[in-house]
Amino acid sequence: MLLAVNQDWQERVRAEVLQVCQGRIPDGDMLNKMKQLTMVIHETLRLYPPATVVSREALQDLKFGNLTVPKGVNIWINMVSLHTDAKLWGPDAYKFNPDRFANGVSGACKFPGVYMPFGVGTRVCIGQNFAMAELKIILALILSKFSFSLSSKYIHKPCLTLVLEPEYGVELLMKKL
Ligand code: HEM
Repeated sequence: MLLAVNQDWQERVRAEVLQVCQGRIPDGDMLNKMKQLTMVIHETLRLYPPATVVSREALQDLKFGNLTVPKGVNIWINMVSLHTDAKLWGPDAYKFNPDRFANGVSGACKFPGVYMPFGVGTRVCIGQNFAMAELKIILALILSKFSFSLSSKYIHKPCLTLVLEPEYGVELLMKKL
């Protein structure tokens, strides 16, 4: 959806994919070279993290500044708020701007630890590298064969079920290149 709306980025990532892959199916080396595509995926997972919260149980009484968290309490960390806080990301926090990730997560955010689409710490998502590889392969294959724009039927309504998803789907107008 974001690439359909942001045609400049669609063209930028397509140019990278065509240059890196030269018509071949992407392999591991090629995926590592796709910097623009990685930036787009990071920015998408920032704005629309599929898992919107991570939770942790306090195994002992804790103190964060003035806040006391008793043992046994479940702490829900709201990822969407952390990912869109203008104090951390700048005034364009709600804008789709993959360039913010040009120097990685540490270049994009004042406190890089708050960017956590795959969670954080010892229970971080075990499938994150696999998920990133899948996303890059799927997007690279689509971008190399099609251009696409958003259908006028699209209604923007991100909706939280088990994961964050578009309530009415995302209808795209695809054009073979
Ligand atoms: C874009 C795709 C994905 C997102 C956004 C995502 C996100 C997450 C998040 C936020 C957590 C919780 C981490 C935490 O509490 O710190 C998690 C855990 C987990 N994910 Fe993913 N995930 C994705 C794809 C996958 C895939 C493809 C697999 C398996 C092939 C996978 C397997 C797991 C497992 C097993 C855990 C539990 C890890 C643990 O508790 O030790 N995930 N994921």
